[in-house]
Amino acid sequence: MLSFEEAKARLETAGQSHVLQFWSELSAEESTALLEELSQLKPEELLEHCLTAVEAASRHSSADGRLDARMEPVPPEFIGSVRKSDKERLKMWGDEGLSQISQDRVAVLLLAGGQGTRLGVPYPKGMYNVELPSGKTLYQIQAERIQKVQELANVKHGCRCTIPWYIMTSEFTLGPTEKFFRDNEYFGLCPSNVVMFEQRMIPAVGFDGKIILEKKNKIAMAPDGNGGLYRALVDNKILEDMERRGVEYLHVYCVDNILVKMADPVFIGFCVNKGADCGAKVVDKAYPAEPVGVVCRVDGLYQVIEYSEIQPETAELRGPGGELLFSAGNICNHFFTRGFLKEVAEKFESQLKQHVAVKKVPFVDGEGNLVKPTKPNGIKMEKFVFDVFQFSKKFVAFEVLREEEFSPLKNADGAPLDTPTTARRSLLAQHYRWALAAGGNFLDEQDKPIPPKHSMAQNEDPPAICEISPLVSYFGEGLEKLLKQKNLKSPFLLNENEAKNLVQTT
Ligand SMILES: CC(=O)N[C@H]1[C@@H](OP(=O)(O)OP(=O)(O)OC[C@H]2O[C@@H](n3ccc(=O)[nH]c3=O)[C@H](O)[C@@H]2O)O[C@H](CO)[C@@H](O)[C@@H]1O
Repeated sequence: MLSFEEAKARLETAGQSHVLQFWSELSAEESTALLEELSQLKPEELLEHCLTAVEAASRHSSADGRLDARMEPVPPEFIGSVRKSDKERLKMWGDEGLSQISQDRVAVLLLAGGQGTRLGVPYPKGMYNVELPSGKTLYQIQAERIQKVQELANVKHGCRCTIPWYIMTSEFTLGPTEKFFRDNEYFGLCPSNVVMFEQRMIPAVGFDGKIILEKKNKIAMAPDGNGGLYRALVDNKILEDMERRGVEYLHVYCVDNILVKMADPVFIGFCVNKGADCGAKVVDKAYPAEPVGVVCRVDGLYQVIEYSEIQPETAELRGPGGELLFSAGNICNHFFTRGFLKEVAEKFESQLKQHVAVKKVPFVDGEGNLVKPTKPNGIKMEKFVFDVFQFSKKFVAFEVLREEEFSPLKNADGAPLDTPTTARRSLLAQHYRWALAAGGNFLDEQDKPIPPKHSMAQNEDPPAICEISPLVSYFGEGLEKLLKQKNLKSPFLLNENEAKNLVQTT
């Protein structure tokens, strides 16, 4: 840890002496905490960070940095599609994916370092319970999908394979996430195959280039964006861990999509089959202002233009048939080969763009009073996970069906979209469709048949409640033998025990 004199000298070099303005008022414990925090920051990097932040923020508010004029859609031949592919092709990709999984060559990596401010809960988003009949949290659903897809590969290939689960956390999320997994016995996974690691935090900067103090002895720090992944992979020797385990392919995803298909064999198989080093799942954008990034090309290179950085006029552009021109909505599900990640970590990480977010950052004023600003006062800098696409030698996009694969939890209930209610509804609607397709008949509480409904509006609840445990079915497979011509009383919860009962009554 630094001494006071060393900290003072460092801060002077970086033009940040104000950080010690309350030093004489701090207790021994508080001053130690501040020195510990300052020990993590290198003076040259700090100076550069503050200068870059101010410069990037002024560029951000002008039109200079915009890429809209140089954007072009991804050519159709570079987009694989679930919708446009026949069953045989999808099966071929799925088989390829399962074969890779069976050889322990596939891992998943969860980006879980975000603060989930929009959802407004004080704990990590993965711990959120959207009030499914089972009461499962997002983390539990994800863990069970990993188990199931491992089992599918084991049964098909007669093996005992493992899909390691890497979880990138931040200072905000590591402690509670670790505890949650321990308390829940890793949801049945082997703890040695769940690897948590931490991304870096960086200071928030005021418009005057000074880092912001959120307490008398604490700098306002925020995670360095989900593109902090690439530095975190190096800091925590994750690529070495992957190599040791023989992992070649990685499925990277964000925490809040209740429909995420963990290590999706079809997506993995598609990317492997195309010889891709980098890939992204996309859905057709629902409406121009939908808050999803768009996968496109800029100067011939693949890129995602984030929803916060595209101009509304560009988002609204339409093709000859009236369809959105930039329709490839990013759902934050990416494929990378380990080789590609190694190259990025070694050669390209420092070239990743710094994105600017101008935010309201609570701070202490000159008298030491905590102030909650009413208008933005601070610059947060973030790297984005998809900014490495431009370095790919073979990039592919894979279009999937929204109703099967994308329903993110971003906002608290009360907001029109992407809430606990919409997430729960999407999952229950999917499971209802699976049960109908498997030949099940739903009954209400008085044992009266509920007429089946084969198509539903997006904001419509299914007529019967049906939840299927991922431990029973990963993507609707294997349900016919359990549900065909069975009367299922709503609410119907198909867990492993219920599945055993159903097998016995067949
Ligand atoms: C930068 C990015 O990927 N943006 C995508 C993200 O937007 P969106 O704005 O929703 O991104 P979030 O802020 O929710 O972050 C996405 C994921 O990254 C994680 N995270 C975030 C910040 C951080 O420092 N560390 C970290 O691990 C979050 O925990 C989350 O799992 O999801 C949308 C789909 O739902 C996509 O259309 C957006 O293009």
